[in-house]
Amino acid sequence: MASVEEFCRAQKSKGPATVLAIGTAVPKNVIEQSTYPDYLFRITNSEHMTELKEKFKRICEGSSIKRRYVHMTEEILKEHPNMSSFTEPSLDARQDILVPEVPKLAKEAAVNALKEWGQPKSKITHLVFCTTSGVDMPGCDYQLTKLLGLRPSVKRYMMYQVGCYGAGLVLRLAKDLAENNKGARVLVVCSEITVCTFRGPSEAFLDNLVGQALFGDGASSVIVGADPVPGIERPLYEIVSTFQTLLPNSEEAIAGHVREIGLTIHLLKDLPALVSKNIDKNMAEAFHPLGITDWNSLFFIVHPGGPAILDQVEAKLKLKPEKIELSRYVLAEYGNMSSACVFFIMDEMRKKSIKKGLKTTGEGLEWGVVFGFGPGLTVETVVLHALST
Ligand SMILES: CC(=O)CC(=O)SCCNC(=O)CCNC(=O)[C@H](O)C(C)(C)COP(=O)(O)OP(=O)(O)OC[C@H]1O[C@@H](n2cnc3c(N)ncnc32)[C@H](O)[C@@H]1OP(=O)(O)O
Repeated sequence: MASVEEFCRAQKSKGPATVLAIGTAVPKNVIEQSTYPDYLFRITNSEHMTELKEKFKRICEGSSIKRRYVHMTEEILKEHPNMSSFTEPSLDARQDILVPEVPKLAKEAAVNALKEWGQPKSKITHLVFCTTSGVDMPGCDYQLTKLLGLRPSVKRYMMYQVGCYGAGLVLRLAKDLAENNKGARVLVVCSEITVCTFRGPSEAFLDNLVGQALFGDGASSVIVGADPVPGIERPLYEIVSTFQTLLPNSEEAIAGHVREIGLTIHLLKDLPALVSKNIDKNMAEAFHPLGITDWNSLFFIVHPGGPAILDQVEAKLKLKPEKIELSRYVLAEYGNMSSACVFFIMDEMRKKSIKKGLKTTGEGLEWGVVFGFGPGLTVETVVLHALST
């Protein structure tokens, strides 16, 4: 009879966790950033706030965002006028939309990842679901299990109210699951819909305007597993190491509070400076053990919280502009989709690497980093090793 030690050791995988497939999805409704100030102030009956509208125009112009995809439509707002207001309760109406729609958007992204993976969904052993909204019981993880027809024995993990560091968190969890459970295939999904935070402008909450200018909807999914089956599974990246850090003196920098008016978002003006202040320490902690000190020798997948955050990370780490080009691209084309952004960038990176005939999925480079930033302030750092294209 095997000892407990032998039995437990036999349950672990041999190699590192890898990303085996990526899928993304966005709602159909697109908003163009250039026309958004007119749209927002009109549909929320705020046209009289002319100075605030000018400020919002400046923020939208400075956002570097071209377009975003959102579930919210003019029809929904006409049906639920309270959603435009800062004082009227609207949580029930928001929940009625979010509870079914967050898992539905997640399903679209997951189906795309499963299609690329090409294996039967019965081989999915674990499900990790991450979202900022749609809190309910049973949760989005349960709804998605049903929508996809996953096995009832799939082991589910529900990550609610994490915010923008979510992708780093779920990669960290998926790595631990895949490496500690031989044969595990972890379906990871981040699904974000801004129906929870949408509202009209208010002089008293200027950071709300920043949120209205930046956030968009989207879902992204990856399948993570160790010891890929040769000739059947095609790994894209190895997940080498993971770190989570709380930044000092930054508790109030990002906050979200669920109230009767929905989820209110609070962003400090010096957030970009706070994020970038310690980023060299995060890099050193992750890469010095590997003997890497030249940050420009790496590929970067940085959560695009806003252009000012990307600018300051770039400046602090003295990165060449092309290093975070894809983070800027995803911000421009989709806005800040909170936890979903990182896998959109990863998807673009492997596609660009293949299109350009580069040797690896990391723009031809071997090592790279994923950064997720969010409330806390929490920084998630994930070291990736790119594989052959
Ligand atoms: C940490 C994470 O990454 C997690 C997340 O995703 S949460 C979202 C995090 N993102 C942010 O906080 C956004 C960071 N900021 C930015 O990227 C840019 O400042 C911006 C796109 C918002 C605007 O850029 P900009 O137009 O080039 O210039 P900027 O001067 O900074 O701001 C324009 C106006 O907005 C105001 N503003 C900017 N940030 C603000 C904030 N957090 N609260 C209130 N007002 C703000 C500025 O005071 C300025 O007002 P005036 O025009 O009246 O002077």
